[in-house]
Amino acid sequence: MAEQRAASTSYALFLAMLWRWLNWIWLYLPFVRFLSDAPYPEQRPEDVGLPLKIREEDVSVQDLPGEEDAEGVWDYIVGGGGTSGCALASRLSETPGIRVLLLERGPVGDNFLSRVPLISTNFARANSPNYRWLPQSSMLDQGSEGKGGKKGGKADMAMVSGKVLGGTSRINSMLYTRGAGEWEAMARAGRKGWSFNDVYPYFLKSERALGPMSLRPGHGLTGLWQTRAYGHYLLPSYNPCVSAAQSVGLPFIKDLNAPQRAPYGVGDVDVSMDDKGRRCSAYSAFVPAELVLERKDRFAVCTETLARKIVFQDTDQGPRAVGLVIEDEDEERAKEKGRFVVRARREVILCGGAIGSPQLLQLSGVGPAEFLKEKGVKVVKDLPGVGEHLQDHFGASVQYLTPLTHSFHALEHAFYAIRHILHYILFGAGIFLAPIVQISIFTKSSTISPVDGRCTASKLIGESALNPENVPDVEIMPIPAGLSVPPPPGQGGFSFLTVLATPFSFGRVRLASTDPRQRPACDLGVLSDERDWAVIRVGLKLSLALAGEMKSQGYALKDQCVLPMDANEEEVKAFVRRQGRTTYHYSSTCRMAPEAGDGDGPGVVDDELRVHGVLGLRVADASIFPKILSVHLQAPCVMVGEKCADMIKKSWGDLKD
Ligand SMILES: Cc1cc2nc3c(=O)[nH]c(=O)nc-3n(C[C@H](O)[C@H](O)[C@H](O)COP(=O)(O)OP(=O)(O)OC[C@H]3O[C@@H](n4cnc5c(N)ncnc54)[C@H](O)[C@@H]3O)c2cc1C
Repeated sequence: MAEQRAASTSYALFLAMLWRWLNWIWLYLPFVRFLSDAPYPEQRPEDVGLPLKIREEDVSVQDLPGEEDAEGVWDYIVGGGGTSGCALASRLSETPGIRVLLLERGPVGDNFLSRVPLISTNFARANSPNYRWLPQSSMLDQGSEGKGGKKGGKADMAMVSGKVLGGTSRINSMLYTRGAGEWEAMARAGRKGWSFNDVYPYFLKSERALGPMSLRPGHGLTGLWQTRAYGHYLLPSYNPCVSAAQSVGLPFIKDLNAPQRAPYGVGDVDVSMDDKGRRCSAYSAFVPAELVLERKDRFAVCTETLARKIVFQDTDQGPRAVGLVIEDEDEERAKEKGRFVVRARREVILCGGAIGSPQLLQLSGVGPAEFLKEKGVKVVKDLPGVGEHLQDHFGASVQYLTPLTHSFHALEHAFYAIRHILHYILFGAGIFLAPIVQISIFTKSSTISPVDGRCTASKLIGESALNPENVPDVEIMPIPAGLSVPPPPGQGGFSFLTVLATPFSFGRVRLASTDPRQRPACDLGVLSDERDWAVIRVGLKLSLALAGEMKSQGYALKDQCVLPMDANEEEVKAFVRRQGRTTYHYSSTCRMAPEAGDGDGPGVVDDELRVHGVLGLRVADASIFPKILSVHLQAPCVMVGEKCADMIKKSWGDLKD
């Protein structure tokens, strides 16, 4: 009886609190809406350029505004306002008297939902500002064995990237990782200015580490981009997973980003999040409204604007990029208003991402000559590397069932979701703060037993992260959700996503059409190199060993979509074909390498990110990495924007050494 009374009292108390919260919410929501509707000082093509009066095919330097004209002329034009582009444009516009134009296809798209970490990460939600499209057929589609449609097969390979000011940093999972040995590998391959010691100052420059992370050595404290060590709302699988990792031989690592020791082991992730628990994207960090307003005499952010084509001028030293043809992203409005031209007095810098940048280069006649001719594009510069060497961190997951509230699937229940969103709004805490990945595991495949998946990574404690030999080739992301197959109603899901951190395979990006609104044809080339199969096989064994250990420690995991530890090669291949997926880390399609190539293929940009054989044109985004880094790419992309800004300022005498 007493128990019943206590239960009904606490229920009544809970309802009373909920009622109080709801009352606050009604007061609070209009305020939130007011904040999100605050006008951003964005511009449109007609505000920044002059109308194009002739056919686009015939446009030349004569059709651009004159260098001394008052309108339509900029010192630098940045094409693509994404992760790298926002950082770059923000830094370039620091110099008084220098005019910078940032062009972005997507909208500003800033509202309450776009700032909530977990909600903004869900790119499948309605109105999430992204492109989603299927790659060209790959071995995965052919072998999809019964999967298909929405819940697997092709859908798992659907490519995604941000289409919004801030680019993919507005929709990603916010993990902050830098890499170490891969930069040294670049230096050894002859890339001047790209050793770890060269890039490290730019990681520090961009970053403002908050809370406990700021006390760790090796983090920036005065940059514009806010980062935090994540550890706020941990799902119940966290402890069993860390403990299982330690039991199978993976030591706990305090800082996955520390350059001193190879990150072989399990560790908490760092995230790009501000002190109020909001996503901190390249948009909110580098081009917030206040900064753009403060620099309005020299900095324009032009959103919902499509860069269609680069305009070149013939010079004695070769073609020079002098401007761009742009139009409204909305087709109807574009028809009404027509096209516009903008002129760059100094440089055009492409930051369209690993898909957008090679697409715009090819549309403008810079790329493999034979292919461009086939497409009817006039060749400006034959550069075979443009669009080649597309890489991604391909992965495959094993999946388990868990109690519902142990996984993100609990949010499919309205009551649970409302309770947590209230918690987030009122206290900036709870499950909505969580990144989808809360811990990560990195190791070398050579440390994993092919028999039982146990790992000898702890023997390598003390190995330097700066040694290129020590770059991990396997990452395992424990994710409290069913990744490919949804759990049955009332149950939760848990997946180990096993990822090739340094894949050998690569594909390519090529124009599917000369219409810039069409996505280009992308072949991810996954697992086309046999060496990747060997790595994914042992990586999956480590995932199975981890799950086995969690179970034997008493954690309630039930098999949902797994393979036996002793599966033979064919069984593993069939499983990977079913469970394989992209992790959206597209890279290396405008590689930094000599034009004639290095051991991995032809290059597109030099060590200063200048496009080979073209003046006044650089690329700065995820496309420039000579090969994919072993880490998640957003922090390296921000670093590239920061570093490129200094390279440009130095070359124009705006910054002394
Ligand atoms: C779902 C998802 C989750 C991810 N999670 C993580 C993570 O947790 N941690 C991490 O480090 N990385 C993560 N990544 C990867 C990382 O976010 C990207 O690699 C990185 O942000 C890419 O930056 P970028 O500057 O190269 O391109 P983007 O940020 O994609 O920017 C390119 C911009 O250019 C614009 N653009 C392209 N073409 C044109 C044109 N012709 N005219 C005008 N504008 C144009 C696009 O609209 C876009 O806004 C994730 C990616 C995805 C998709």
